[in-house]
Amino acid sequence: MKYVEFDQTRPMDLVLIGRVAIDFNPVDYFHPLSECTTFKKYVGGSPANIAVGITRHGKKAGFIGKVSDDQFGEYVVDFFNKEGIDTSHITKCTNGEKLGLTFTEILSREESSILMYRNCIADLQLSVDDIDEEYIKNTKAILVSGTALAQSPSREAVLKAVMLAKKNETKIIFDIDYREYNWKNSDEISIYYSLVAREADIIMGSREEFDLTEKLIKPGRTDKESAQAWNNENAKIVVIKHGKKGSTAYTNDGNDYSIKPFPVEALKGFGGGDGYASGFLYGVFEGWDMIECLEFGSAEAAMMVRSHSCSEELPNPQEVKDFIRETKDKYGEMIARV
Ligand SMILES: Nc1ncnc2c1ncn2[C@@H]1O[C@H](COP(=O)(O)OP(=O)(O)O)[C@@H](O)[C@H]1O
Ligand SMILES: O=C(O)C[C@@H](O)[C@H](O)C(=O)COP(=O)(O)O
Repeated sequence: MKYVEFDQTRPMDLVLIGRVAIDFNPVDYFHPLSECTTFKKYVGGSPANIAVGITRHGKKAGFIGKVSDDQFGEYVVDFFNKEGIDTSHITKCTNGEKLGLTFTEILSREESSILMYRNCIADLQLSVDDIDEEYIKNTKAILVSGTALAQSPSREAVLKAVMLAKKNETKIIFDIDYREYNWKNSDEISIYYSLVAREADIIMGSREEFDLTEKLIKPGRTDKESAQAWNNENAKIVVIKHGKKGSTAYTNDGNDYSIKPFPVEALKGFGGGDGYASGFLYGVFEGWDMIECLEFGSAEAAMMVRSHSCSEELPNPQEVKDFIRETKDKYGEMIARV
């Protein structure tokens, strides 16, 4: 069933807007970051990871972003080019701004965290001049990653992209993506997140991220109340994630669908959301039933929390299908179904 009607005449499937950065994940994990001496470098940044994931599912993705004018900026653009992601709208900073660096700490399979170095950050230098209406007219959907709303001029660039998407009937996907390090106060979070959420066709986030969005609207909502409120705006689909407790999709026909996480031996607690978004949105683009979209996203998320990276190990559709089949063979057909 198609919950979102995409214009199939458009050459691009998804243009993602936000940060591309670099993850440094410890090779000598299960130690405090201060004791780690060896790291593996990966392309990172939530929207960048999703761009990789959706491209590996055969979709045509483009990216609107700002990178540093140095070897790290070249590294991430080269990686995107090798993945087949369109990089024609990724531009270099001209005042020495630097690519975001994320050092991750994997203390145990249950405890991990991310330490983001984002001073003088390149991605938040995205400006309204970087937003091209023709590029937005020629994609079925844009994906806005919430952190891009944290500061100007990126904030206004994102809002321009949302306005141009509405003007040209390009669908809007809002991955709320809260990263505390970038925000001055919670009022600004609620102001800007809710501005985009009101226009979005699909909203994905954790309960905490919906609470932050709804702070100045109506705090303390239940999942169902949140979903109904956003379904009453423009959202055809609202996905609320609860980490290891699973996730639920609420559709604007009043139905809801829940999925549990796939059992897996996790290596780290991060990376699940980007895998989830990649698999879930692939199903939505394919017009699958909601529970199939959720199962695919939940499976891909599980595959990513057991992986060392959040980008390089993103799977293709067959690998996700194999993982689902192997897990169901081992635990039973209904393993993830609620
Ligand atoms: N330990 C885990 N085992 C299996 N799946 C997991 C695990 N942790 C997270 N996931 C999956 O990843 C999804 C997204 O994780 P979550 O922490 O909610 O988002 P984010 O990674 O964006 O913060 C969850 O809904 C779940 O499906
Ligand atoms: O989002 C970032 O800038 C860091 C990511 O690259 C990192 O891999 C991560 O935290 C993944 O986010 P999640 O999938 O939402 O857990």
